[in-house]
Amino acid sequence: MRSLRIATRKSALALWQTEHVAARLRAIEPGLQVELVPLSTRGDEVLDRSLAAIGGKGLFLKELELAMERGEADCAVHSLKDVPMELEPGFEMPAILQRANPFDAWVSAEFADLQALPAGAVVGSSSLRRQAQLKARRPDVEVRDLRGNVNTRLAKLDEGQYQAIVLACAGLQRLGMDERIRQTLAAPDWLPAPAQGAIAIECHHSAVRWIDLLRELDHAETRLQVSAERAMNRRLHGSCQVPVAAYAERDGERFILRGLVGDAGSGELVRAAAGAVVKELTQAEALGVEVAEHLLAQGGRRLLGG
Ligand SMILES: NCc1[nH]cc(CCC(=O)O)c1CC(=O)O
Repeated sequence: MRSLRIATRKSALALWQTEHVAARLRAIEPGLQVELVPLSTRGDEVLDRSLAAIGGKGLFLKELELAMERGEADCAVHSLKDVPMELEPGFEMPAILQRANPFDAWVSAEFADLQALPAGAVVGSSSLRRQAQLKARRPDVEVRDLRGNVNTRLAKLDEGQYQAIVLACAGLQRLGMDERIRQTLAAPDWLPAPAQGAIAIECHHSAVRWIDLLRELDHAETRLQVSAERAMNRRLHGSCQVPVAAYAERDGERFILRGLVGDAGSGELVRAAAGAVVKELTQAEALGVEVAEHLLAQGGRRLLGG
């Protein structure tokens, strides 16, 4: 009987995602032992500043990667949207699981949607991407930072510090809090983070004896979708400093990829979209680069500070 050690963050959502991966793996390999290695990352510990202000790539990954390098864990489970466009040398992503709901959720006890808010109302989100899309629609509402895990953010909403908050549908659904979703902020109007709703497994090249098992959880269609979105983000030099959103949708043999670059302060949004036949990874990535080029040409370059 072999035993797999999975590095994970300690939030309720991260633990749910890791338990989910563990259950899927046990179903493939009966008798597999799974041990969780819960770790705290810089992104979890520094809560008084926005992620953009902390800066740096892989704020939610580093400690997990160090544990894998030291041989203390065999793989790690991440929300793919938190994973930098380029993995650290020596690491790979053997599996991207089937995507859950990729969209954002409007969460509010009092107000059914963004339009129903009175002027001056306070909406909570620390995501520049969400801030920009909120400001674009309602320049008269105040968008205030809101860090912390899903439960912390909901508690701050319930205390009345905010009239509404925006969270990922996938996180709420995984934690059994579907009923909190007052409205789904769906494409094409409102775009999510590249790869939102997809769970990824990362491992070090030295974990050869686990690779075949981990690869079994890969979902080819999801990998195509998120590869288009991430290729767009990569071409824009996607960091956490500038709001970027993307969503790839299948239409028969084709993908439609929609993307936007924004400014969180002013609410200015630059949008672009393109379609192409996508059957393999290189086609998905080419589509991502094409939409990025459109965004750059149409004003995105200025917003990205170039
Ligand atoms: N930023 C943290 C984070 N990373 C992934 C999710 C949601 C789950 C997912 O996208 O798979 C969340 C919570 C949120 O944005 O509300």
